[in-house]
Amino acid sequence: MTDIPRRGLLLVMSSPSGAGKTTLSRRLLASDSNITMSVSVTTRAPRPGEVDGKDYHFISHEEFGRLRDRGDLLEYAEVFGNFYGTPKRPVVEALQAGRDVLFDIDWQGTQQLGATMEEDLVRIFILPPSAEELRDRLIGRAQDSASTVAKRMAKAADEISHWPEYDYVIVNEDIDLANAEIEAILRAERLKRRRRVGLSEFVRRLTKGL
Ligand SMILES: Nc1nc2c(ncn2[C@@H]2O[C@H](COP(=O)(O)OP(=O)(O)O)[C@@H](O)[C@H]2O)c(=O)[nH]1
Ligand SMILES: Nc1ncnc2c1ncn2[C@@H]1O[C@H](COP(=O)(O)OP(=O)(O)O)[C@@H](O)[C@H]1O
Repeated sequence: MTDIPRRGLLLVMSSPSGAGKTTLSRRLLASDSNITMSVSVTTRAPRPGEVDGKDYHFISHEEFGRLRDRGDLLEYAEVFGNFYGTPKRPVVEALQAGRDVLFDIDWQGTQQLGATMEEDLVRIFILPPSAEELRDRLIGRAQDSASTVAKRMAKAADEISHWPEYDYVIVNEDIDLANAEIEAILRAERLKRRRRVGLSEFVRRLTKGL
């Protein structure tokens, strides 16, 4: 098969809490071997079942401050009173290896990535089908207290207001359909001419034989 070298891309998924981005990220990672998850650092406490180093790197406020001040974070933000940030090195290494990187970050982090890496960025915003369904999913996840769920619902409208800053918007009603739509976006974005750095060489060799 003809394999034309291309640059890696940065795929961001943002949504109000509970809309399904963790579920959709896991599906994409399971079905696509060329994309790597960016594992964020956070000062929030682990939820039941969350694994340190896999879901997040759970760190103290002091450690977070050190990473930020050393310039080791590509972007960072405060969300729901906790700090979250993207370690720079794994992203740079993945891109250099021609791999794509998936980010589960909020609109603040997406804006920061856009300021420095716009060319390589693909932004997807995930919406729930309705407010009732969002509430049901947050409660159904059964990992947060009632007051945390209320806090996340109260922030949802604020988060959703950033949808026009994204390249694609997906309504996550049927999980299989939403997943297929994300896979379609990724396939098409990988084929964008500007990412396919090997095209000039390919066309040069092709036309030489004509
Ligand atoms: N800017 C930024 N946001 C992040 C990062 N990691 C997670 N977030 C966002 O922080 C918010 C809260 O995440 P989390 O506590 O895991 O809750 P959940 O998204 O509801 O499961 C979500 O909007 C995430 O997308 C990060 O490294 N940077
Ligand atoms: N399309 C869907 N239909 C029904 N439930 C869903 C769907 N997508 C996600 N969920 C469920 O909703 C809850 C919140 O999803 P999650 O992926 O944790 O959201 P987020 O990461 O955006 O906070 C989880 O219990 C998940 O299993």
